[in-house]
Amino acid sequence: MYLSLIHLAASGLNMAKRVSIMDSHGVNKKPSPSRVRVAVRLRPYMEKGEDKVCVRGLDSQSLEIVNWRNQLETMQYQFDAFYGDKATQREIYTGSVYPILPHLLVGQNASVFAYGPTGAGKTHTMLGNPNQPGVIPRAVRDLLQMTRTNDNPDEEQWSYSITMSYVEIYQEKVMDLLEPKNKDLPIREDKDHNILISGVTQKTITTFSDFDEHFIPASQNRTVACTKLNDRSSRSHAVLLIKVQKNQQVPPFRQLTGKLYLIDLAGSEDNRRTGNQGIRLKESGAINSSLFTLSKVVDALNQGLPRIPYRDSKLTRLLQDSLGGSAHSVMITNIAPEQKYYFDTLTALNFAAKSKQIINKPFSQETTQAPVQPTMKRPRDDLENSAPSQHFKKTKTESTEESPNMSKDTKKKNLQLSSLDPAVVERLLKLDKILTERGKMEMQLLNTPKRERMALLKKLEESQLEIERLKEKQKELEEKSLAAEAHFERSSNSDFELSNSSVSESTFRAPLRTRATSTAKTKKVLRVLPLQGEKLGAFTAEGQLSGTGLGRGQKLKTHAGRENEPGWELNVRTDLLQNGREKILNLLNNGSIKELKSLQKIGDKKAKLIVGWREVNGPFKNVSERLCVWYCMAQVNPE
Ligand SMILES: Nc1ncnc2c1ncn2[C@@H]1O[C@H](COP(=O)(O)OP(=O)(O)OP(=O)(O)O)[C@@H](O)[C@H]1O
Repeated sequence: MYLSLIHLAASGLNMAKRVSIMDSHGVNKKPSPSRVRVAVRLRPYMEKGEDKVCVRGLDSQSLEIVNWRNQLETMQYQFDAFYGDKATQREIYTGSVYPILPHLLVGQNASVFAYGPTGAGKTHTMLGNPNQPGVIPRAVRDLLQMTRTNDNPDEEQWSYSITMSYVEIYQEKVMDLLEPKNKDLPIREDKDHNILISGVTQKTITTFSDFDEHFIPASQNRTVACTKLNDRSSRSHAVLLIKVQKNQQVPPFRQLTGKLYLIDLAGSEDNRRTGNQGIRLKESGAINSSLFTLSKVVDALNQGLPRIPYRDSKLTRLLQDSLGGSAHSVMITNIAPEQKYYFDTLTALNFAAKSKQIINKPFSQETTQAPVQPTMKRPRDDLENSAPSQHFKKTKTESTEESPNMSKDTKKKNLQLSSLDPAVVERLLKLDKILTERGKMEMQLLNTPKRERMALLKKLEESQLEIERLKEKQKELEEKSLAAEAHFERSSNSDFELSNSSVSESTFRAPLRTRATSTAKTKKVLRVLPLQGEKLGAFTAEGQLSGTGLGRGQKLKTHAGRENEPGWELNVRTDLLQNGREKILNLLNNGSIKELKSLQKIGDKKAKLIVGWREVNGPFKNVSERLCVWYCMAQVNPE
């Protein structure tokens, strides 16, 4: 026996209280947070030879294990429940699993998964044997029972249907066990962020013998093999999905769908002890790697990281709902008492301790199946579902996860839709697309986990502040520009009028300070020509300027080198002006910050201001003549 110099395991210290999630009717009506509940089950001692016991229970919630660093100490762990080696299958089921079943009847999801090292009793707990049935047969039996008894008069308006699917994740492939097809089924997320297995077989069950009929042969399809540590070791993670659908028989024809995942995970394996080789070693690699990802997911959830690596393995993708998602989850950690399992047991206990800190947020899956006008509710879905291949493929008791049996109402709606004028249908589809897109955006935010939602809201707030700031700045600049403009008008009586530009003129004021008086009687014409096809640096007989080396701030000079005098008029060709105008507009409306900065006098700040301005006020509509001239000049005078 241990000398009880007790060392409380750090991870076990955070002992959470049991939180009741039930209302007086035994179901949770509000979407309240629900912690993942963790139970630990100790298998009976089974070693034939002599081996020490390294772990023992203390009470109904705690246990202790020898501290390998100091044999005189033990480490204590506390969980929601601890079941010792004498605990019966019934005790485990009634204590930890039965309480979550009522949630399924109100459209919420639940999951139970057995975790632990190989040979520690996971399959025994989940499946059991005919004499000691485990969690799976008991839960199915009770669910069938619950959906049959209608003690509550309100329940008379409801009908239930239960379907089952059964898959295994073998070497990172999701395989259908009910109808093995040797095909990896894809895991998808629907618009409500429910995880589903696309194309998986669903069988309707109304009695327990229906269940048996499908489940027993399917279980034989599961991959098991003999290893040094277990004669029938599971080489895959097995996932049984029971879907409970509750349909209201009177208006508003509500439909609640709850899913129960019952998962028997493959055990973590230390291959130095299993002696696995060849295919067993490969299987073991896949099992350990997905369990490692599971551990990373739990760590990420506990640290509140923005990215949870659910997608790094099929197992974690499937458990996304159960860990940090919308399900009421129970994890049963199976451990073995023998010393040879010591490090596996310790790892499992530490994983269990950190898992109990995970908070899920269950909510009800509810839709309304009211037989209203067909066009109002998601016509695209209805149309897609009405594809003949989907209508006629399914037998009465078969369907797949993505195309459950349709109600009569839905079929009626589809018929009515398909008889509509194609143009009307097309318009409806467009409308639906817009609504779906809008819905998606809203749903994205609503369904984003709290942490990410907060980050998104913060970003949104920051963007709004930035926009406000930009607006202010723009206003300020406009005022300054107006003042400068008035001053400029007064002092220079410029010919280059700003043409109702939405852009602050000062932002783009050209370096051009050429003065051309409109009062000159005989005007000499100074023309700016397009860059292409013109000889640079030459004046024509008319005094055209075609790409001279006129730099910023330089005054225009005639070919005689005299300063441009009053009496000269800058006459810009209209096609060139138009061209310049279009180019500037295009630059203003589509140019990146870098491109905008390539304009003269536009620095980083102004470029950002322009981008901000167009984001707030939409595209610029026109640009000033002055700006065009300046642009044309800048083109012929690259610095
Ligand atoms: N509580 C228990 N009472 C009696 N026998 C048990 C108990 N738990 C496990 N066993 C027996 O221990 C052996 C190993 O159990 P089981 O196959 O359930 O382990 P496992 O954790 O599922 O292993 P693996 O991960 O390799 O599939 C089986 O023979 C099983 O019957």
